[in-house]
Amino acid sequence: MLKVLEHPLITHKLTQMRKVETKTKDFRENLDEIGGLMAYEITRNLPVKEVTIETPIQEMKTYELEKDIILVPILRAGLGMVDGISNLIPTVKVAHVGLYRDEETLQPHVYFEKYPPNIDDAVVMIVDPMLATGGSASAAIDMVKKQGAKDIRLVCLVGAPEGVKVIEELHPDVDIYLAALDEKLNEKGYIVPGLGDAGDRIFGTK
Ligand SMILES: O=c1ccn([C@@H]2O[C@H](COP(=O)(O)O)[C@@H](O)[C@H]2O)c(=O)[nH]1
Ligand SMILES: O=P(O)(O)OP(=O)(O)O
Ligand SMILES: [Mg+2]
Repeated sequence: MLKVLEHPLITHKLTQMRKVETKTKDFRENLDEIGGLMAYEITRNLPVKEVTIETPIQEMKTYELEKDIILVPILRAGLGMVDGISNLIPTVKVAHVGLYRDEETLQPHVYFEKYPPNIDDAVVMIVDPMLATGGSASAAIDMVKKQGAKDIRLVCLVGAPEGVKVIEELHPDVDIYLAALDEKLNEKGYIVPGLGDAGDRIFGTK
């Protein structure tokens, strides 16, 4: 399932991020805020369990989140989405998957991975601002599946049709959430019109 979260606030903030003149501080702040806005929608169908509690007035039956929620940012750029999303989810745990994309072959290379326990029974949200060829996201999904993850959602800001197709073909069980679906990839594997290299813009490395 592909869901493009169209909302005027998300679109406005993404427009600020896309502008070439937007500097690191504003880029990060907008990314953080979009993460928070997207979190509301992507958590809409989280499983809940019935619990009995005492209010100051009387006992009542109500609901709490049933499962652990594990955020998996794809380093580096995915780190920019962690605070905005985790601020909204009280019990979130954070795994890390380090991947860089070879500039020539566009193939992803793994350099780090660390997971909390019980990933097999958790709702796993993989986050990366950019879904380009789909190689990085697909590798990250393979990695969490190897750890036993079953309920997996992929949350990106900007996606290319090429990347969406790859995930839909290789991982039809994974729901994809985007803030925008752009036109295409260019010859260097960058999303067009996109916003450039998200990692470099977040961390000021170019
Ligand atoms: O326009 C772009 C395209 C890609 N990135 C970075 O690359 C990976 C995703 O690329 P895949 O080809 O889908 O593996 C992503 O982690 C971004 O960090 C980018 O920043 N901008
Ligand atoms: O996917 P990359 O190579 O652009 O990695 P980073 O997010 O570290 O810029
Ligand atoms: Mg990068």
